[in-house]
Amino acid sequence: MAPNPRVVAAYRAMTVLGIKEVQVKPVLKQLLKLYDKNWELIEQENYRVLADAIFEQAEKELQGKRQKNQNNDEGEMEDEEAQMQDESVRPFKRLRLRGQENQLSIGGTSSAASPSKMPKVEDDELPQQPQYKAMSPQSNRNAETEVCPVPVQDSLVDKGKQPLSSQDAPGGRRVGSERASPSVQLKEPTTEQRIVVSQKNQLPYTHELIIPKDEPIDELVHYDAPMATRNPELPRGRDPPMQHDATRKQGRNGPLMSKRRDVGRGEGIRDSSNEANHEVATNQECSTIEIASSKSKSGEVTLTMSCSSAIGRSDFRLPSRDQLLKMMEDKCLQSYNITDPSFSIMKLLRDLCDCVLEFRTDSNDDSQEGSEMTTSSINVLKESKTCDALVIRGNTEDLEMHAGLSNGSINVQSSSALAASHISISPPLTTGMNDAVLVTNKARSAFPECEDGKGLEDPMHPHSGSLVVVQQHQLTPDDLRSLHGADDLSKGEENLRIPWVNELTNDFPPPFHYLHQSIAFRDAYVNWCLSKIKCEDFCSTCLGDCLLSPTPCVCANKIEGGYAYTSEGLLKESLLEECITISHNPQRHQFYCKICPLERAKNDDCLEPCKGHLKRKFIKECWVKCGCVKQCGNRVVQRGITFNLQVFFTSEGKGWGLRTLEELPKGAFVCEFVGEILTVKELHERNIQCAQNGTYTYPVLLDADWDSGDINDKEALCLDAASYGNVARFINHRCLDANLIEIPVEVETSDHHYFHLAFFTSRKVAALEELTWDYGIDFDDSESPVKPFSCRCGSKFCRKMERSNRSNRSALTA
Ligand SMILES: C[S@@+](CC[C@H](N)C(=O)[O-])C[C@H]1O[C@@H](n2cnc3c(N)ncnc32)[C@H](O)[C@@H]1O
Repeated sequence: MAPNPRVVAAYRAMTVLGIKEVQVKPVLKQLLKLYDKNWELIEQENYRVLADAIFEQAEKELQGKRQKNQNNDEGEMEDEEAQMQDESVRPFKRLRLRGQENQLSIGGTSSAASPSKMPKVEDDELPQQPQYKAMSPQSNRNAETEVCPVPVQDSLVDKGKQPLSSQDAPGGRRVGSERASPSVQLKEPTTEQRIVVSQKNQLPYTHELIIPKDEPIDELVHYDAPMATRNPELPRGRDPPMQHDATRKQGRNGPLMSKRRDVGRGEGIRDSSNEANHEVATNQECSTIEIASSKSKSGEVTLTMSCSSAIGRSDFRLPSRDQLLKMMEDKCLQSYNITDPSFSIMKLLRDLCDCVLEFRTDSNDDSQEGSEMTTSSINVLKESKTCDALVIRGNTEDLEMHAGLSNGSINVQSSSALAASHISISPPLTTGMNDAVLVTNKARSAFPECEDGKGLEDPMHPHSGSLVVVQQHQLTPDDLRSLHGADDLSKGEENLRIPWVNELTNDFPPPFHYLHQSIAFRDAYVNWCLSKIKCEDFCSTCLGDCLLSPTPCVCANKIEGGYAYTSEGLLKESLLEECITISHNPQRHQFYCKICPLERAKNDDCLEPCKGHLKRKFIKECWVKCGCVKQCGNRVVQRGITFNLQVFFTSEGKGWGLRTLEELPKGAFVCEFVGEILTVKELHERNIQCAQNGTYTYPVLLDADWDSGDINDKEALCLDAASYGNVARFINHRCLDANLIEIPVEVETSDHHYFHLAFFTSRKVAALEELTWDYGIDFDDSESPVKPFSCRCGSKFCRKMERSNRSNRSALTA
């Protein structure tokens, strides 16, 4: 019996987190039983329930072991052993970022399913070997990174407004081992990795599990500090308007002091463990959660929330940051009619900060001018009585935001010193928390009015460094580059660095998750595990380089004309020309489905006839199961990008584009179109959702073999690179005479349902020339999900005004 793909997917998700199948299986069984086989509940939020349950289980087992050790009184040796085991489960514990501690417990004390209630799950439903959906495994790539991309730093790159100079030319090519190293780090994050995220922002997979969506601030705030409870610093020389007495009390002598560590500012920071939070929670005086913190060599930002005993409820317990964020997100999603699943409360908080910054910049309010350190306060709701406060703290007095919890008061406070300095700065303020994160020594000169000691201070000073709101132009070029991945947009996912540059505006590239290979979304059927590859689909008897063999190998024979590549690794001229001809005359190379999956996705009840798809010329490459060597000349696309490319801001009003930094010969493989693999039905649903949100997908149809019979919904596939993609998502459209052409390349399987859409040069391309591709879109198709754009390709064949009626082939939308 074929393995249940949902079980496989669950295994895969857990494997990415370093959880072994053997740990997953029993817990999954219990969950299925508990949830009455309701997979949706288990799959929610990247299998969070499952992961949590596994951790519960591991914890329980560990406790049992410890108990046993104690009972046996076997002395110190056993204690050490237990400690070691404790270490071994620690990474799992960290996964509970979203504070679901009380939600579900398998065999535990909360909503546990007792072992006696073990569900009856067929064994064959749980395969022994997880089968990954990741495409095109390359030996130098870590499987974990392939199936579950880390939200890369790119998600930090919100549009900004600060001018950026030309970025560095791309670095040299990197070898596989270099590529692999971050993955290795990520695979088994240590406690330090959880807490200290490097400038490269290589987030541990733990993060991916809990927040599988764009949460720029979340990533940013994990730069250095753990979530911690903190005694909020008080502005020197004055108390904040919302009373912090209790906080101060706690800071002086409360139980919170017990675990503080000196951070060089005369201030204590608590460890962020659950235990620590719980301890805080039981403190009924005034507790503070550090919601987010970011620290680099140049400064630190802290967002804290304080609650006092004034809440006055005996059952009150300070939630952990993750609990809080989760609650807020749920609330927003449910109560406020927010339908965007990628909604993030952290993002919202960032926007809140932006508003404050923008207000200050735009405001002509006299009270914000001058160098005197007065505090202006906006009481957003009604008066505040307690010290329950959400505090975004500037460096002592720079910026504070207090949100009253119990009496509905929100105070936004800012010091006049900072406001004045912001007003005096000519470039517009950047948006995003990213822009208000780091402070460098430069900040002193940028804020001369603070030199009197009331404003920004040396990070080593007792009052400095709690949060300094700094604009991007004050950051060092290094800071900016690492924040926005200018050195390498791919964050090490490609063989080569992919730098970006904007010589024209202050914009940063749009945020997206960089993938080096496509990943299946939900229903897409891309099951080509090794055992299923049929003999006739690979050249088992080949040795060495197939291209050197006098007769074409089995793989080459899959296509007309033998091998597709020359010994230089270029596409053969004849094949290239044939593909170009097809692309230029799509009407003559179309097939029509009997039952078109596209139409079926739109309306199953009343099927429209198929509107036609482009009949493509396929290439079949050799692969791992073949007898040939890895260097076989019939393996090109699977090796990835080999030419130096750069993402740049175009001058023609097309937004970002992709260009080559070196001359490219005709027929050279440039990159493939990578994205999420969706069924066309899923794409249709996503497009409907996007239409409601005013966003767009970046889809490419893989109209592979849809005329071959009754294609089921799971086999009619497409790619969407809007949120997850590679450099190809930056390739702009050019009518007809584009210098790239897309060719379907089969690597793993030749079943024609799934393939790699590879871009080859259709002619020689000069260094610094923009790389373009004819999207094949019909500019007049009002039904197309394509984001309408006025074509600025500059081609003399531009069909913007032609009102042509081309097929819906390869409709790339944005
Ligand atoms: C896949 S994206 C390409 C990258 C995009 N330029 C960006 O800044 O992210 C497609 C979008 O780029 C823009 N675009 C692409 N080709 C264009 C062209 N020839 N003229 C004008 N805009 C173009 C359109 O907004 C289109 O929706």
